[in-house]
Amino acid sequence: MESSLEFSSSLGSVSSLLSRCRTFKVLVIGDSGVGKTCLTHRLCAGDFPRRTEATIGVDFRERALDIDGEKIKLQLWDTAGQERFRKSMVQHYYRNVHAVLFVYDVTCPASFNGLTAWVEECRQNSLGHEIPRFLIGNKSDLRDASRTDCQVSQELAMNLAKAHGMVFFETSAKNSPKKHINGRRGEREDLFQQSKVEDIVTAVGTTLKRHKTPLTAYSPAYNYKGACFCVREGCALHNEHCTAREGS
Ligand SMILES: Nc1nc2c(ncn2[C@@H]2O[C@H](COP(=O)(O)OP(=O)(O)OP(=O)(O)O)[C@@H](O)[C@H]2O)c(=O)[nH]1
Repeated sequence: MESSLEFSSSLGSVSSLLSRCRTFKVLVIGDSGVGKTCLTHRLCAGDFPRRTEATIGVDFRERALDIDGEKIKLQLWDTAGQERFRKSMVQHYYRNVHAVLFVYDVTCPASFNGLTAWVEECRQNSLGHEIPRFLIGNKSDLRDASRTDCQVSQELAMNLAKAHGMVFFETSAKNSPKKHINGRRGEREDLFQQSKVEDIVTAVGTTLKRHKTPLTAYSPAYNYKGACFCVREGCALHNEHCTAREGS
């Protein structure tokens, strides 16, 4: 994989954004293999990575947005789905979180069932209900109308989203979704809701724009040029380049 930290190239210089942007930390969680890395890559860099490896700990990617004339920045934390690659870091993931993306694979019911554990992890880490939550069914390009038995229905997903106050999307990190017809000729035809990855970015950005207490570019948690962990209270990211550390 390329560098963990990727900026959307079309959205202006990073330095000018750092001086003016409100920055929001968005946690991306879900079982291993559901496509968190591909999705965050697509959200931030705009393309689907040809090859990925299991995330170890966390990878960071950023996406700058202009929402109704205000520049904001989403800092996506692509966390490891495998327990063995995340256990010592979980508390860092949840510190100062502004939004959570729960990801599952629409062709893998086990990953949908696994969401219960992810919701529980949020609860254990004191994530309040005021934190916006988004439920994302990924890999919609692999949906097969003739194999509904081994896929997660949208109805099921919507029920879960409703129960947990989440905004639901179904998408594909790989291909732009096409309208998908469920049902044979002559039967009632239901259109799957399928969203472009870009719609998700906009929804998250628009929701967070209303957030009252964002971290700013100058706060210790986001004043960095690289990424590693810091045990300092209130600091989510830290490394030898971090100016907060230099001053401490
Ligand atoms: N067809 C299809 N494949 C996808 C999609 N998203 C991801 N994949 C594939 O799914 C596999 C796993 O993707 P990752 O993004 O590495 O999964 P992950 O959730 O980050 O996995 P961990 O890092 O182990 O937690 C890869 O082979 C991807 O190419 C998608 O939307 N459509």
